[in-house]
Amino acid sequence: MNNPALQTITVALGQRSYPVWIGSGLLADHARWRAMLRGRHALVISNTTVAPLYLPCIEAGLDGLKWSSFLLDDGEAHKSFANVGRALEALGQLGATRDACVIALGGGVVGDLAGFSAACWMRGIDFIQMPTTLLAMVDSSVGGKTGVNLPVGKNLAGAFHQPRAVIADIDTLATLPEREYHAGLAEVIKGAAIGDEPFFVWLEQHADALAARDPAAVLEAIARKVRYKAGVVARDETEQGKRALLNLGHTFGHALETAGHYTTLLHGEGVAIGMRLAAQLSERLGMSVAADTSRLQRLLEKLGLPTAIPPGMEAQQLLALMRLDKKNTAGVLRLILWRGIGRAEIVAGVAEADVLAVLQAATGH
Ligand SMILES: NC(=O)c1ccc[n+]([C@@H]2O[C@H](COP(=O)([O-])OP(=O)(O)OC[C@H]3O[C@@H](n4cnc5c(N)ncnc54)[C@H](O)[C@@H]3O)[C@@H](O)[C@H]2O)c1
Ligand SMILES: O=C(O)C(=O)C[C@@H](O)[C@H](O)[C@H](O)COP(=O)(O)O
Ligand SMILES: [Zn+2]
Repeated sequence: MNNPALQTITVALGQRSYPVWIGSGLLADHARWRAMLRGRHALVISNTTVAPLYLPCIEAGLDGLKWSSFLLDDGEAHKSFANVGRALEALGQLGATRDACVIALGGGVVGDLAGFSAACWMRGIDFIQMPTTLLAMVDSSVGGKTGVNLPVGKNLAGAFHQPRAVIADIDTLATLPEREYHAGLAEVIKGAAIGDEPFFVWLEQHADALAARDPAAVLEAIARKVRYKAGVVARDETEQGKRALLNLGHTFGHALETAGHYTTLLHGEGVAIGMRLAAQLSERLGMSVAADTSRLQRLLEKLGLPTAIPPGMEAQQLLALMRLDKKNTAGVLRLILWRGIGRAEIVAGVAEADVLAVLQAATGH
């Protein structure tokens, strides 16, 4: 299919390299993604909101295969171990062999759970990401972090398992609710805040266009963020080092999501608040200046994101949740802080008293 606006970005991982295709009409471009399927079985994992909208677009592409679908109920609370069990049951019912493929059609919840299910089935089968939220297009579909939440913490069970391809059909964003769109922008801003100041300036300059969902601006923002993330992942696939920078705002953000039982805040909203807290902590530690915190806060708020901790959450409770973050080692908090826009750093041994002081100032207790 001729697709003039199509962007192709490669995640370069040697023999496991894969394309991220970003453009219009890609779900219906069956020949493109069907070529990535090696065997005769496919399980489409989606949810009860997305499947009625977009499963019909891909069904004809599955003709000739033995396939079925497994639909999650909608929401972060369903990114659970129990649902991985159900997905594996569905693969069993299908009779999926090692050459089977899981297709993740949906947002990050579907993508993370589907990828983890693919990693588990027969110790690892192929999967393809078909992200349908902005957040999934710019972040969760790329890089191979898969997994589920546990009641004690976010993403605590999972595996690194790279997809065979990412098919980001931007037409699906037409039905995405406004709040979800903004949540996706948080992960775009994050990429720029970590390591790409020119992109941050571009976001400031195009904030109105992005808020209005101008198609050219949205496409450019997606492509720039994916290119940035693909580069980081290619250099450090399993987060032995600098990939951890992609976690800016997440130690705080994941604690906020968990404290809200995965229903109060969207992931992107937790990340937005978390980035502001990380900036404030950086300031407190003398690493950065207030002007950069304000600049970040202004951009987040202009793009419809919260920057304050919701009422009812307590500093001590949040700190306790932060102790279970995967970046920590025994008794040592490791956070992603920054020296200003585009200059994030991994900082080990942050004193709990400093983290608590920032949380107390933000929660009021
Ligand atoms: N693996 C990674 O690297 C990575 C990166 C970032 C986030 N994540 C994870 O991703 C998850 C968040 O993903 P998300 O923000 O996409 O949330 P989500 O998957 O819950 O989707 C958001 C909402 O949008 C709906 N939706 C999806 N596509 C739609 C469409 N086109 N039209 C209408 N409605 C649509 C969904 O049903 C849901 O209600 C979190 O679990 C987070 O931890 C993972
Ligand atoms: O890809 C990464 O690496 C990231 O950290 C991206 C994050 O946006 C994402 O939310 C990821 O799932 C968080 O990873 P975790 O290791 O903190 O669970
Ligand atoms: Zn994230």
